[in-house]
Amino acid sequence: MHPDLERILFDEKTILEKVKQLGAQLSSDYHDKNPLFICILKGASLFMADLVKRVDVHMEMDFMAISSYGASSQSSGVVRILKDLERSVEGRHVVIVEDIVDTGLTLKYLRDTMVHRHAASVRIVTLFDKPSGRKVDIAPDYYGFTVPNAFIVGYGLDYSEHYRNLPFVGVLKSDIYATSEPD
Ligand SMILES: O=P(O)(O)OC[C@H]1O[C@H](OP(=O)(O)OP(=O)(O)O)[C@H](O)[C@@H]1O
Ligand code: HPA
Ligand SMILES: [Mg+2]
Repeated sequence: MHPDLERILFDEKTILEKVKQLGAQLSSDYHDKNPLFICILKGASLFMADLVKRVDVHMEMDFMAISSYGASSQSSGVVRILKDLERSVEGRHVVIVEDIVDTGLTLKYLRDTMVHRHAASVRIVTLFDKPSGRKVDIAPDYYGFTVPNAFIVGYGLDYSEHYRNLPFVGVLKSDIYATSEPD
């Protein structure tokens, strides 16, 4: 446990078991497609590292940094690319790897960007899905867990850059962000 958490939702073992299942599913779906797995930094970095070890197919990896939350627990609504991909996605079977889909704004932006860049196909795998947070109508193709309408941290997920290193995921105490954010 961590003193800034209200409760733990998923422990390390539970997370890794789910990652293994997602890896097996993706291995089966992409065995002949030489997929390009795109990690959305920074949040998805831990999930990506664990996931690709369980994806038993010929594949490539690339990285993109996107930010819309900054030092807040609420989306700014403005999605920005901080670091773009190194290679073209044209004609590639793209798998976007996310830690969480909340408002869906990041995902919509990414999917639109990949279609615009002429990827052959685009699917999204996210470890956590928070459907109650949605502002746009979009759903991941693969997800690990559905989470409640609370701000969660750990296993890559941050609040103001902290807590990414926790090996488990839990709900952040609201007084941690209530004191530093406007209403
Ligand atoms: O569905 P949404 O409401 O758009 O939220 C999901 C996105 O927000 C977080 O990224 P953030 O902007 O905090 O950057 P980070 O990954 O570097 O923490 C998270 O990692 C997702 O990419
Ligand atoms: O619940 C969350 N926690 C951390 N980062 C996030 N980005 C969107 N939702 C969340
Ligand atoms: Mg963040």
